[in-house]
Amino acid sequence: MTGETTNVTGRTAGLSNLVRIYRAVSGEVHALRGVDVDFPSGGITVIAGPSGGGKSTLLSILALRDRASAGTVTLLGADVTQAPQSVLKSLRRNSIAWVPQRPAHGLFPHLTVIENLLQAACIRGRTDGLEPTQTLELLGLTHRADATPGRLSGGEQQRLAVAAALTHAPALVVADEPTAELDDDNAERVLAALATVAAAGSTCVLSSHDPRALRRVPRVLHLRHGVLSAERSGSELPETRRTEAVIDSAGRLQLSPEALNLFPGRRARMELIDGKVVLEAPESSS
Ligand SMILES: Nc1ncnc2c1ncn2[C@@H]1O[C@H](COP(=O)(O)OP(=O)(O)OP(=O)(O)O)[C@@H](O)[C@H]1O
Repeated sequence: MTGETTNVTGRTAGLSNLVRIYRAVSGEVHALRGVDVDFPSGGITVIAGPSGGGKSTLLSILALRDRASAGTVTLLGADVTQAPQSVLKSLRRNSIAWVPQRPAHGLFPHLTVIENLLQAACIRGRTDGLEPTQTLELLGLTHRADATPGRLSGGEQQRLAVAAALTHAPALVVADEPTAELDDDNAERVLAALATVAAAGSTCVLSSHDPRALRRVPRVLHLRHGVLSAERSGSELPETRRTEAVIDSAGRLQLSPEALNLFPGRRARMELIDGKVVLEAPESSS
């Protein structure tokens, strides 16, 4: 690892009073409403929270792919909020690994898996990250080394995107839902790979509502309606309680009194995620 991954402040990146307002046809969307957070060097942070809470927006600004409407972004000890595009481009190339939500977007479709890794390192002119073969092993992709991304499953593409991010010892790894498409074994591989690069000095920030990531990563921050709530460690997360509920032929589900208390307005927003149904109170009634 290079000395770049640490700096005198002991933090790789920081966001201060960060605001992001999107201008949409229907009006303004306040996606981030004054977020303050530091990302210590060599740490892993999960940004959790409901859909639409602002996770992707925060990660995009942190990875210097989008600019804030107000507030300050600090990277490697420098204020980069107003940095010119050329500086941002250079930082993105040399210091940041970005793992997008749709991993195919960051891969070279005409190159094989191993060539993708070599190319990722070559573009950055860096060979101080993990060896490509080591990275493939870490992420369980050795047997797919000669396949092109189009021949990989969604989960394999996701792991390849993480592998490509790890080949050049970046100061900052920013990953949007990196375990979303993965079964338990492969989610564990990705989380273990991120832990390995963090142990070697890279700072990892990922968004997730995946309980597997929330349980494994010690630092979890919750982002809801663009506001970061109190920090909790993964081990402090409440136990997931499973109970059986009956669904009648019309699709009606009877909740326990305890669960019903979470829906004071008696309306719920429903999400289907990876074959699971998540119910939460809509914003107006929470
Ligand atoms: N380009 C855009 N233009 C207008 N509104 C946007 C844009 N991108 C995001 N938003 C809005 O900003 C808010 C935050 O969105 P964001 O994608 O950051 O949330 P998220 O927590 O990542 O959600 P998910 O978990 O569903 O990906 C949402 O209300 C979203 O509709």
